[in-house]
Amino acid sequence: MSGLFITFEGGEGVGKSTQARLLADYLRGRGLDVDLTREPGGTPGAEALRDFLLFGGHDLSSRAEVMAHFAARADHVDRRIAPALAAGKVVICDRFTDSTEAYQGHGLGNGDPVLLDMIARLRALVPAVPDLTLVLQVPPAIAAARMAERANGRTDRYEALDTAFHARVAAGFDMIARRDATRCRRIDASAAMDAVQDDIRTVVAPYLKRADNA
Ligand SMILES: Nc1ncnc2c1ncn2[C@@H]1O[C@H](COP(=O)(O)OP(=O)(O)OP(=O)(O)O)[C@@H](O)[C@H]1O
Ligand SMILES: Cc1cn([C@H]2C[C@H](O)[C@@H](COP(=O)(O)O)O2)c(=O)[nH]c1=O
Repeated sequence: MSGLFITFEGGEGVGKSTQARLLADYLRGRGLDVDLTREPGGTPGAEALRDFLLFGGHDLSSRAEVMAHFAARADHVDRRIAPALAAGKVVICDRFTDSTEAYQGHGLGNGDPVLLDMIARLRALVPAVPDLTLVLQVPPAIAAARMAERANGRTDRYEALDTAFHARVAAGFDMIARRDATRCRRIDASAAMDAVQDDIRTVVAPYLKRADNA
């Protein structure tokens, strides 16, 4: 038995967590067994790494930072995602491998081909590939306004970086979505929450039919 693996991707404040939660609630309402999780994180070990990566004030080298994200991911996949999929669940994950490519490869690494190659090699070792990746996109001003609205005084290492970094991250996600067009769907997330959720449900519907017929 194999479940359905859906990931949400995009820059800061585009509404990923909101939409992931709404989709999980909707699918649970339809009687599906849903595991809603996030990266970095999702298991005790990976959450400890999240705390270090986002708030640890670290100065890891670029390669070490990439590996730390993949270390958190390995624990998350081994202990939570793969078992949930094997049990036939729908796994919804707020960020996954595309975030490493966009943030560490394009944002921090400025598209360094050596770093991007390393990320591609590590990604190939991950034994879970999303069936569907929803790449949420909004204009930078909307993302900034949403982040300001949500501000709770605890800004993480990546959120705190400058607008040029966030522009490289957004461009990285756009490039990934166009390159991996079979797996990825770009979602205009600038509308009201319910309208965005309607678009997402339309995209997800054929995957549910496929899972029903499997
Ligand atoms: N469609 C929307 N319209 C207006 N506000 C929204 C919409 N979607 C989300 N928000 C609000 O924007 C803020 C950020 O949303 P959310 O936390 O879901 O974004 P995110 O992409 O997960 O952000 P991050 O990656 O930084 O955690 C929240 O205050 C949320 O209520
Ligand atoms: C998986 C992953 C995440 N990040 C960054 C992206 C965000 O700034 C934070 C996570 O915070 P969120 O509020 O849960 O979105 O971590 C990263 O740089 N690399 C990654 O692989």
